[in-house]
Amino acid sequence: MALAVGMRVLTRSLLRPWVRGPGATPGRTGPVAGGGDCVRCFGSPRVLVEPDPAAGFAVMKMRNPPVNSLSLEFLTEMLISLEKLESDKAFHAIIITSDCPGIFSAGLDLKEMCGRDPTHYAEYWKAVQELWLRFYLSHLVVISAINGVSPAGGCLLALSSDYRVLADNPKYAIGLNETLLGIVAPFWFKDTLVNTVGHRVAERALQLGLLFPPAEALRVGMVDQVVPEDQVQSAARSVLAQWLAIPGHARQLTKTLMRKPTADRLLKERDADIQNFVRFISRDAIQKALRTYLEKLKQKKS
Ligand SMILES: CCCCCCC/C=C/C(=O)SCCNC(=O)CCNC(=O)[C@H](O)C(C)(C)COP(=O)(O)OP(=O)(O)OC[C@H]1O[C@@H](n2cnc3c(N)ncnc32)[C@H](O)[C@@H]1OP(=O)(O)O
Repeated sequence: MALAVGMRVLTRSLLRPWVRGPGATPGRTGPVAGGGDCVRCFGSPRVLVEPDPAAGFAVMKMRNPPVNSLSLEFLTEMLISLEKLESDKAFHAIIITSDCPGIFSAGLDLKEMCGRDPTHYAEYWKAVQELWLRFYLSHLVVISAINGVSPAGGCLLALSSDYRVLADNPKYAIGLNETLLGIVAPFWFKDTLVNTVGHRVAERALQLGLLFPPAEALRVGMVDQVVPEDQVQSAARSVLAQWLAIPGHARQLTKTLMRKPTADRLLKERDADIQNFVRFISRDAIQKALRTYLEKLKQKKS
C-alpha cells in the first residue's frame, strides 16, 4: 500500500524529460554517455532512461552512486521507469546497465536492513519483491549489460533478465554471496539462480557465497557472454536484434511459460515471505552481522 502511494507520488514528480549535464533544463537536449545528444531521455534522479523508440528499445542506466545499492527510493524509481516503458507500445526491450564506474549494483541497501523498525523492513522487502516480479515477468526483452561488480541483489537483478552480457574485467564478480554476510538468500533468489545455472552449481554457489569472475561466470552459465569492457553496450545491442526478430507474442508467452511457476511460488506466499524477512532481519544476531559487515566495508578503505 505504502509502495503504491509512494510510486504514484514519485510518478508525478519524477518522470519528466530528463536532461543531463550541469545547468540542464527539462525539455532541452543534453549530452549522453558515449557521445551524441539525448533528446528524449527521461527518468528520475537515480535512473536515466535513454529511449530509442525507432529501434524499439531503451537503455535504463542505474545511477545511485557510489555503488548503486538498491535503496527503497532507487527500487521505486526503477519500477516506475520500467512501468512507463512497459506501457508504451513503442518499446519491446530494455538494456539495463550502470552509470557508476566499475559497479553494476552492490545489491540490496544494507542501510535499509539495519537499525530500522519492522514497518520499514516490511515496506522495503515488499519493494524488493516487486522489483524482482516486475523484471522477471516483464513482457519486454530485458538484457543486462553488466559493466561492474554485481553481488547478491545486483546479481538477482541481472539473473532476472533474459540475457546477460558481462564486461571482461577480473574485478567484475557476480554471484549470490549472502552467506558471507551471515544472511540467507530467500527461496525466490535461490529459484532464480537454479533456473539459470542448475541445481548443483546453485547449491555450491549459494552455500559458499561464491562470487564468480567473468570466465567462471560464463563457464557455469551465470552469464551468457563475456566481452571486452569497451564492447559491453554494443554487444548488448547486437544480441537484442536476435531477440527482437522473434514474433513478440510467441516469445512473451514462452517467457511466461518458463517463468510463471517460479514467480507464482512467491505470489502465493508474498505476505508470509515479508513476515519471514521481518522476523529474520530483526534478530539481534542478524543485525549484529550486518553492522559488522558494513564496518568491514568502511575499514577496507583505511
Ligand atoms: C529471510 C530473508 C533473508 C534476507 C535476505 C537478504 C538478501 C540480501 C541481498 C543483498 O543484496 S545484501 C547486500 C550484498 N552486497 C554486498 O555484499 C556488497 C557490499 N559492497 C562491496 O563489496 C563493495 O562496496 C563493492 C560493491 C565491491 C564496491 O567496492 P568499492 O571499494 O568501490 O566501494 P566501497 O568503499 O566498498 O563502498 C562505498 C560506500 O558504499 C557503501 N556500500 C557498499 N555496498 C553497500 C550496500 N550493499 N548497501 C549499502 N551501502 C553499501 C560502503 O559502505 C561505502 O560507504 P561509506 O563508507 O562511503 O559510507
